[in-house]
Amino acid sequence: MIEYRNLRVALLGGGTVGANVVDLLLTHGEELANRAGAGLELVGVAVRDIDAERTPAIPKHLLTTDAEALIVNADIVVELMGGLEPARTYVLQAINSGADVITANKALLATHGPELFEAAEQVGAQLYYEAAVGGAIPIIRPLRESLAGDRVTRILGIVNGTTNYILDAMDATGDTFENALAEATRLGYAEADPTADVGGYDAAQKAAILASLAFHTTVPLDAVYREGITEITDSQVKAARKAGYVIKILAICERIEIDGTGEYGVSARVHPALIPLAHPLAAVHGANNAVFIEAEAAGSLMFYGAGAGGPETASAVLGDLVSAARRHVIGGPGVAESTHANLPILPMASVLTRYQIELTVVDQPGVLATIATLFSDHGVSVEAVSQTVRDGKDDTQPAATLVIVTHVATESSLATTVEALAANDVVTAVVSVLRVEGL
Ligand SMILES: NC(=O)C1=CN([C@@H]2O[C@H](COP(=O)(O)OP(=O)(O)OC[C@H]3O[C@@H](n4cnc5c(N)ncnc54)[C@H](OP(=O)(O)O)[C@@H]3O)[C@@H](O)[C@H]2O)C=CC1
Ligand SMILES: N[C@@H](CC=O)C(=O)O
Ligand code: NA
Repeated sequence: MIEYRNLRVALLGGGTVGANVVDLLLTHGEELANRAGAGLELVGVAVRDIDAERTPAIPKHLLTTDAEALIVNADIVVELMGGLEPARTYVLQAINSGADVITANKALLATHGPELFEAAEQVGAQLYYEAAVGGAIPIIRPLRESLAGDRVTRILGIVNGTTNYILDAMDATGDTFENALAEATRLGYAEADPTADVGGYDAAQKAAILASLAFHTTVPLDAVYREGITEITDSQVKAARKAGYVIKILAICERIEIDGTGEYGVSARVHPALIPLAHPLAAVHGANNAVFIEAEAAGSLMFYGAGAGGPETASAVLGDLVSAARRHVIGGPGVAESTHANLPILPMASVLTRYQIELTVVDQPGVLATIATLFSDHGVSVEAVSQTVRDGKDDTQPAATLVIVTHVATESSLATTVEALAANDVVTAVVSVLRVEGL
């Protein structure tokens, strides 16, 4: 057996991900040392409650509630606590003590990324975060390294396992939103507060990270437009399938030319959308994630796999751990985050996409013409209309239902169209408005 120098690894957090990192690190220690060229000695695991039950179990002698004592003696600090504080303070302490840091904490990176990257650059440390987006899927490293020579133009991704699990269960088995969420939580996919998942906050954090990395700029979290899935109903999911679509919550990041000026801006948004059943994203089931990247020279690339879960996410953390250890062996400063492009953030109102609008209307001659005129008056072109008329037997049903799919239009023209529809006498209700992606 080769004798390696040992690197001291401190782990902050021994929950769903942390406990699996410990398990893999202790089980595969020798193999990892051979790959890294250095031994990875786990010096301790900081938790809140030393007596809590953990799966897989963590040897008791490794557990401590004193995170700071672990940090000061570590070469590499792995932050798997989640949340903003004390995670931010601990990560800064680790960086300032000269340690490299690995984190899976997208909330921390999307909120305090620039401060942390700056601190790392100052001392020549490196911050690794492959697990923060797409769980086990290699996506950070491909963007940072493999695509560093290209220009990424668009990212379209399913980046939250919990919400994909819920929408998929509602579609495939007719499960309720509540049951599916409870199961996703039991399986360890959901955040400590699942509002972060179902409200689209987790996906927005990942969109901010992806857009910043892909477009070499800084996209603050509050610049990401966000809608969650809490308003999506069983009947919308059923109606979508009947019409040849599936509903997915997507993170969409785009580099867009501003009004033909040759200048570019960035847009990042998260919202539920209809995806045609034939689209590859429609086939992403369970807690899996998929990220499509379009780049000028590379064309379209797709990254697919487990987006959440303890062992899966631990795989990405351990990959970072081996990279960090190799860097220690080689020496030299870390690579600074590339944010030089400094692109303006474009408002949601200027975003272009297609829409599906469901309306109930009175059943009288000329209604279709009135509706078509309302669309064209607001600069929105209609691609397809389907109409269902009440069969006359059930008075509780609306007189007629129209489902309209538009061509590409701006968010602002769509919003004024919907306002005009709602105010018109022939429309009895605007039942739903969903964006359509992937056509
Ligand atoms: N779960 C997943 O599938 C994925 C999670 N992530 C990210 O990984 C990180 C960890 O997630 P996960 O493992 O699910 O979270 P858990 O809630 O399961 O685990 C958090 C761990 O951190 C410890 N902890 C929390 N606060 C403190 C504190 N103040 N001091 C000391 N220890 C503390 C907890 O201690 P105790 O056990 O005693 O309560 C627990 O061991 C998060 O940033 C999450 O967003 C990323 C990708 C996937
Ligand atoms: N809660 C997140 C965990 C991974 O980032 C998810 O469901 O995707
Ligand atoms: Na990843």
